[in-house]
Amino acid sequence: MPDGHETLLEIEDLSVHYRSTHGDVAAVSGVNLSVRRGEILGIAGESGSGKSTLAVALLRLLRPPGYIAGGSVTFRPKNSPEVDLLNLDERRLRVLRWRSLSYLPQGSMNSMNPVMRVEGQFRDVIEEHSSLSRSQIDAMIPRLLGQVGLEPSVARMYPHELSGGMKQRVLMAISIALEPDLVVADEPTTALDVTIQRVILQSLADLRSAFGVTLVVISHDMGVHAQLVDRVAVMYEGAVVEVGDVRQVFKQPSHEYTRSLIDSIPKIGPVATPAPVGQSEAL
Ligand SMILES: Nc1ncnc2c1ncn2[C@@H]1O[C@H](COP(=O)(O)OP(=O)(O)OP(=O)(O)O)[C@@H](O)[C@H]1O
Repeated sequence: MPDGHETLLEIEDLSVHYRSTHGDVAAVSGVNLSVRRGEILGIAGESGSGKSTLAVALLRLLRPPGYIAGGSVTFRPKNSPEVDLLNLDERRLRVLRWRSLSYLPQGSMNSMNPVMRVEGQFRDVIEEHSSLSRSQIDAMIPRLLGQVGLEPSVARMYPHELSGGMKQRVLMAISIALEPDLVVADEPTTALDVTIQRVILQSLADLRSAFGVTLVVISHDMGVHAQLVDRVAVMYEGAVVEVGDVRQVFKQPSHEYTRSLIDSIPKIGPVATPAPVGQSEAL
């Protein structure tokens, strides 16, 4: 790469529309965006700006009435040739899911199977997408839980015994179980209280340091981006209006809309932007 960064995912001229009785609505319009291997890229923008539509489209999880109106998404997983995700057949896509591409949808905490212990939820995903044996999987679970700051005993618990923050951390541990190249997390801290949000952000930062996983983190909250990401892309009415190093974007936003998002972060005392989460902050 000319700029010294390896591109893991390249979104080119991506447009996504929703069909409606009043005509088609453009939710994503001509988006160009690269995700560099090993980085944490934030996608910011207010509700309705197209963040989730962009995520589900590039992960090939878009459902009708949504459809891809144009563009390409080139993905370069480790140890395999590059693919255009938008043209990949279902069989090859299935091979990539969890092993190369993981997704934590918005509100996923509420979609855990309520009658299955945490260990069962790990087994379900890992057995389906790898050739690991039951005993190999069971041996992995305590280590994966530890990676997100949870005790091994959590494996025997049911979702109703976990707090929202613990559920989110279990899902994060499952998402990296097969060491994917890319994890896309949609609003991973929304609906959690502020102290728990910081724990989740710390766990995400730790996953990147421990596994070198590339993260795309979608959040309407610029405070999340200030604390976690390396670069941030700002979406407005379906378009990416600005992308850059997060410190630079906060210091000198080039778009008025970005400035209004930054100004909407609640300020406590004289501190204008939250401090980044550390590598191994005590929680
Ligand atoms: N199933 C759907 N049918 C029709 N229009 C949709 C559908 N889903 C989303 N949209 C429209 O697409 C646009 C982008 O929505 P999207 O959910 O991607 O935004 P967002 O930035 O992720 O917001 P939020 O965080 O609130 O989900 C909005 O105008 C929305 O109304």
